[in-house]
Amino acid sequence: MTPAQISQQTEALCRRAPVIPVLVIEDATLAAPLAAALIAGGLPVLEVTLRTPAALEVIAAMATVPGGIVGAGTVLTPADVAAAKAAGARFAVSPGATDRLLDACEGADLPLLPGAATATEAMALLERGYTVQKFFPASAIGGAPALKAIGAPLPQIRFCPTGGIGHDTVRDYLSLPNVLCVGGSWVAPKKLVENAEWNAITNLARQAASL
Ligand SMILES: O=C(O)C(=O)C[C@H](O)[C@H](O)COP(=O)(O)O
Repeated sequence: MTPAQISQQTEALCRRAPVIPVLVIEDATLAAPLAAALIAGGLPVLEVTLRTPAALEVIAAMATVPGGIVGAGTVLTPADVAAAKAAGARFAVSPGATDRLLDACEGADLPLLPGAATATEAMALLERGYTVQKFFPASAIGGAPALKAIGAPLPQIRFCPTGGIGHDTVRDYLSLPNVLCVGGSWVAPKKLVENAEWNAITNLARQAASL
């Protein structure tokens, strides 16, 4: 897959809903009901971070839930790309980008949302053909005003800001013309997931989906 084809696919994913839930899940038995709760609330695109030992099992379980599109987050290496794809991930998300990671995703036909935090990083990805990027860690590097400023000279790049976004700031990002959607963990709080409060999670998803 070329970077242009990848960007086309990630743009389509980002246009499915205003929010991509970022999920850090320790217990794979919670995966399928959690995915179903989020999808029922109107958030079909789900990012499962490869930060827990259960992550690949979680991706495999969520991939069986109808109506969802499950990807892997925290994808750092070619080995992560292979493992995520084998588990059933349909896209990958990374906090930054390296040539080895980009080569691996292009070679494996796995659409990647690569991270950028500065104009130089965004330009390097753009030079390679990536017009859809993750802006990370969004709130810590200046939030919506920073993304607006970076976007002014780079209007051809579309972003999914992620990192520290919540109810209070999500609208600031979504109102920017260069933002397709945002990523965040606030729609699936740890406590609600661990207590299997699926209706509460569906309600949070519904609120996010209507933004
Ligand atoms: O795992 C990755 O690939 C990342 O880049 C990090 C995540 O995007 C953040 O952890 C989002 O989490 P919150 O800040 O809690 O919304």
